[in-house]
Amino acid sequence: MDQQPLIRTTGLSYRYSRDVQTLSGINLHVERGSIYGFLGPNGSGKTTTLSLLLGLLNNQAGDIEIFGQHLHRNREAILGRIGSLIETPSLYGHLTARENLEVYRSTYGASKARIDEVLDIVGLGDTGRKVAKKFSLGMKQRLAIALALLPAPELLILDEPSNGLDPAGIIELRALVKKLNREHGMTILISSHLLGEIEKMVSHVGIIYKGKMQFQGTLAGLHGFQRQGARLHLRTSDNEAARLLLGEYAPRVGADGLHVAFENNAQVAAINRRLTGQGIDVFLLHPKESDLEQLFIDLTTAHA
Ligand SMILES: Nc1ncnc2c1ncn2[C@@H]1O[C@H](COP(=O)(O)OP(=O)(O)OP(=O)(O)O)[C@@H](O)[C@H]1O
Repeated sequence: MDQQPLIRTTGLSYRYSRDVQTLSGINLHVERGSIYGFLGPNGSGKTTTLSLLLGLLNNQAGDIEIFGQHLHRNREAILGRIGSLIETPSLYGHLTARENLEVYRSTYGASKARIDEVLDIVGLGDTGRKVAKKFSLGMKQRLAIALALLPAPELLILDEPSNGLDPAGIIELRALVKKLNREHGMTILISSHLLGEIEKMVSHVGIIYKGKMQFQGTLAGLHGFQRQGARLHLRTSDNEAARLLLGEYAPRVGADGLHVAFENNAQVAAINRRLTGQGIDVFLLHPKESDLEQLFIDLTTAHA
């Protein structure tokens, strides 16, 4: 069993036009057996990255290795082991789920028995004569995933599969992704612009913002990272005394008052209590958002 990541990009960069750098130095590491959530607000570069991994865009700079091989040298062999859902799936509305799969079966060299298997995996085994245009969006999405599963891929890449789904559809999708990972041993790379949509299913997270990776690691690691960079701006009746009192926070004194790093609201309250408890008046207590915090606000706020 190799220990190298299933996907490794090194310094992946991309620009659609000469003057706009869409991706800058992306180092993506996706471990075998993981469910990797690729998070970023709209326009941050997720689809561009995934398109590069799937050879849908030509690589301009940096390196892509998948299954330990260079994508540009082993393109067909690698892509044959990946299932993906990246654009709106091309389903035939007048055909049933089974007939849709039959259309694609020979392209993938899959057996007839595989059709029953994938229908069963995605929970569409009992849709019978119902045609795809009568399906809910969630069912259409699962049928599209069934298509991607036909060649029994080791790696599944899903670009914003929750988009447009209602809460029930999102829950079904989440259960399906977990099942594919746990019962079928698939590594899954799934993108989203909302942390809440994927945090219940992923083991690892990569966050991309303005074309740059901001964080990559386990979900547990993400929670510590989230508050990094948050600073509290204080003005008091005696800034020098306040600086000494708040020594453990390593405050910085400037012309406009003090600045201290903090992690949560409880610390803000504790700082305030300590100062007022020592007779120092607090005139200003202003938690300042870092860029990172704005990023997390974007990732946790649903846009219409
Ligand atoms: N074909 C294209 N030509 C020019 N610019 C593009 C093209 N496709 C995407 N872009 C731009 O590249 C940037 C990254 O887009 P990308 O689609 O990769 O982001 P994303 O994170 O997937 O966001 P979304 O969820 O909105 O698709 C955006 O500014 C987008 O406008």
